[in-house]
Amino acid sequence: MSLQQRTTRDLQERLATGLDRHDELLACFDFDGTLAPIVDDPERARPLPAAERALERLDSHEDVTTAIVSGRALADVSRRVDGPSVYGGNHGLELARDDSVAVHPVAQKRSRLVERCCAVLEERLEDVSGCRVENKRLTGTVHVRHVSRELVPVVEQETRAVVDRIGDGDLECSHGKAILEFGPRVPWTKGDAVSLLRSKQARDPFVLYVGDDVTDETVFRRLGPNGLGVAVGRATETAASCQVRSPRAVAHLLDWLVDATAGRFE
Ligand SMILES: O=P(O)(O)OC[C@H]1O[C@H](O[C@H]2O[C@H](CO)[C@@H](O)[C@H](O)[C@H]2O)[C@H](O)[C@@H](O)[C@@H]1O
Repeated sequence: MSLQQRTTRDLQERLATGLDRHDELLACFDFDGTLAPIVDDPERARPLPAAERALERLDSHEDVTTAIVSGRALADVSRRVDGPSVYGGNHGLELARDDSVAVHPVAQKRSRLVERCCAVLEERLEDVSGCRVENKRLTGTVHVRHVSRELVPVVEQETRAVVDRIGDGDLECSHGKAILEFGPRVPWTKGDAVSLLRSKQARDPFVLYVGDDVTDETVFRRLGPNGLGVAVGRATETAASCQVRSPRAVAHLLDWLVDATAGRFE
């Protein structure tokens, strides 16, 4: 049996145990690199159709709540994928659930600073071939996937200088996959967003979180014994307890979950 098969079986066993012990499931997913394969152009990222279909079916179970918690802006991620009942954008700084949207109040106030940084960086980095600035209002992203290797440190230095000057301590930078991001310096992460969702469930749910990037680690670290973290990809350092190889494997996991939850919790 290959390691991958063993890992998949172990993951399914752990999930089945979690489902047996709880009356509800809160299943949360990151978007890029998890439901949608990583692509060169962020505008072209799409969820795998199989994943989207399974997500919709999973969410239709009355004791299952599904959520997407993404680094993208809420308006962006919610138009890219159908199915979940909750959407979190900007790494959880904005949350749409029960027909209302909650925005972190400090992030809201600092969005002016973020927008100013984006405008300045768009101008300053205009001549750097392959560089792109994504203005997500509450946070900003500088994409360097297509920037030549020797220019990446220059882009990073420029970004940090602009964010430090305009933010004056109220903004901070972080890294992701071939991106540099900046946003409000606030103690609020994807981990806090998922904890909030968990606390809003009627009964203490079993929590599944699947993600592939640095910010997803903030969730893995907080899941505890009544949750299961699944890292996507081959990261060697992760707080997740299970790993799957790719978004295609996530789609398979979702299919398995649809079958595993059917007829349970009743
Ligand atoms: O939390 P996520 O849903 O994973 O969002 C993280 C960032 O995803 C996007 O960038 C990443 O995906 C792009 C498309 O595959 C890829 O080109 C880029 O290199 C990746 O970093 C998105 O554009 C960012 O705003 C999100 O923060």
